[in-house]
Order: sequence, then C-alpha cells, then structure tokens
Amino acid sequence: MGYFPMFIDMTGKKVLVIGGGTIATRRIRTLLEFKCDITVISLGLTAELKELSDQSKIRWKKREYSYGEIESEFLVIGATDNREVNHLVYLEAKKKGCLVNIIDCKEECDFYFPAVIIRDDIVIGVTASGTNHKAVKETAAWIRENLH
Ligand SMILES: C[C@@]1(CC(=O)O)C2=NC(=C\c3[nH]c(c(CCC(=O)O)c3CC(=O)O)Cc3[nH]c(c(CC(=O)O)c3CCC(=O)O)/C=C3\N/C(=C\2)[C@@H](CCC(=O)O)[C@]3(C)CC(=O)O)/[C@H]1CCC(=O)O
Ligand SMILES: NC(=O)c1ccc[n+]([C@@H]2O[C@H](COP(=O)([O-])OP(=O)(O)OC[C@H]3O[C@@H](n4cnc5c(N)ncnc54)[C@H](O)[C@@H]3O)[C@@H](O)[C@H]2O)c1
Repeated sequence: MGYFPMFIDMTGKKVLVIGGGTIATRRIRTLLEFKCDITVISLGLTAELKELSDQSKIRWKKREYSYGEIESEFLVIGATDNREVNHLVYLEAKKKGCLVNIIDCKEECDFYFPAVIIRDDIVIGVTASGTNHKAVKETAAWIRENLH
C-alpha cells in the first residue's frame, strides 16, 4: 500500500540535516524551495552547500554529529555515508519526537522523500513507495519535460 501524499507548510520550520554530501545537497536544494530553516551538521560540505552557507541561506555547524545534538527540530534528515551514524541519528530523532528521514534505510523513514516538480502553484511529489528509485527518477523526468 502506498503512502498518503500530505502537503505541508514548511515555512520557517526547523530542519536539521546530518551530513553535507551529494544526497544532502539534493534534499536541501528541494527543501529551500519551501522556505524552511535549515541547519547542517557536517565536517565537509559540497561546493553548492558551502555557497549556500556563505550566503546565509543555510546554517553550517562544522563538526561531526554526536548523540545529544538534536533539539526541537520539525524534521531531521540522516544523510551521512555511515550506517552507524545514520542509525544513531534515527534513534535520537525518534527519542526527541522529531519527524525523521534516513537516506540509506527506508525502514527508518517516517516518510519518503519524493522527487519534486514545481511549476508555479502546482507542486508534484513522486514516489514508488520505496520500491524503485529508478522509476521515480524516470517518472519525474517525464513530468518535468511534459508539464507546461
Ligand atoms: C525520489 C528520490 C528523492 C531524492 O533523493 O531527492 C529518492 N531517491 C532518489 C534517487 C536514488 N536513490 C538511490 C539511488 C542510487 C541507486 C539507483 O540508481 O537505484 C538513486 C539515483 C540517484 O541518486 O540518482 C538509492 C537509494 N535510495 C534509498 C536507499 C535506501 C533504501 O531503499 O533503504 C537507497 C540505496 C542506498 C544504498 O544501497 O546504499 C531510499 C530512498 N530513496 C528515496 C527517494 C526514498 C523513496 C524512493 C521511492 O519512492 O521509491 C527512500 C526510500 C527513502 C528516502 O531517502 O527518503 C531520488 C530521485 C529524485 C529525482 O530523480 O528527481
Ligand atoms: N536516498 C537516496 O536517494 C540515496 C541515493 C544514493 C545513495 N544513498 C545512500 O546515501 C549515502 C550517502 O550518499 P552521498 O552520495 O550523499 O555521500 P557523500 O559521501 O557525498 O556524503 C556523505 C556526507 O556525510 C558526512 N559525514 C560522514 N560522517 C559524518 C558524521 N559522523 N557526522 C556528520 N557528517 C558526516 C560527510 O562529511 C559527507 O558530507 C550512501 O552511502 C548511500 O548509502 C541514498
């Protein structure tokens, strides 16, 4: 059974992203479209995230995550390339009552991150219910090309 596509007002909502690599960058690029308040904890950042941090569009805490750093976030994204770290992020986020999305483990996701297509007021989110990332990518590309 698929998940219900709930469209939420993210304006000003606190989002904490642990990890500053390729997938974190893709997620943050999408989330910024929805005007949320983003903090990244990571020793390293991609060039794109570094630029966003320099422009004060995101907040950067330059360090490795350690258990105890999560406060009252609306959403926490575990986006490191380390399973143990991501699992710890999951445990702490659940304990603190935050919504959580973990990029390397669908069982640890409260929701799946969709492919997002925006055309003015039309917002489309695509998922394959966690079963087929390639199909999501292809479907999203088809919509981007055909939506006018
Ligand atoms: C839609 C999109 C949004 C985004 O990421 O922005 C997205 N994955 C995308 C791409 C993609 N994902 C992966 C690859 C490389 C491999 C490949 O090519 O197959 C590529 C391709 C690429 O990166 O180009 C690998 C992967 N993904 C997940 C796992 C772990 C697992 O399944 O447990 C692993 C294995 C990691 C490993 O083995 O280490 C998990 C999830 N990925 C999801 C979303 C969630 C629901 C997906 C659904 O609805 O089916 C879910 C369940 C949870 C979540 O992350 O929220 C985006 C397309 C956006 C677009 O094209 O616009
Ligand atoms: N959900 C998806 O769509 C998807 C797609 C492809 C891959 N993946 C999974 O995502 C993982 C990450 O992929 P990527 O391409 O973003 O990796 P990446 O190497 O580009 O980024 C990893 C980031 O994690 C940071 N990091 C590592 N340990 C940390 C710690 N202790 N505290 C804080 N930050 C830490 C690094 O500094 C880096 O910024 C992969 O290993 C794979 O399992 C998920």
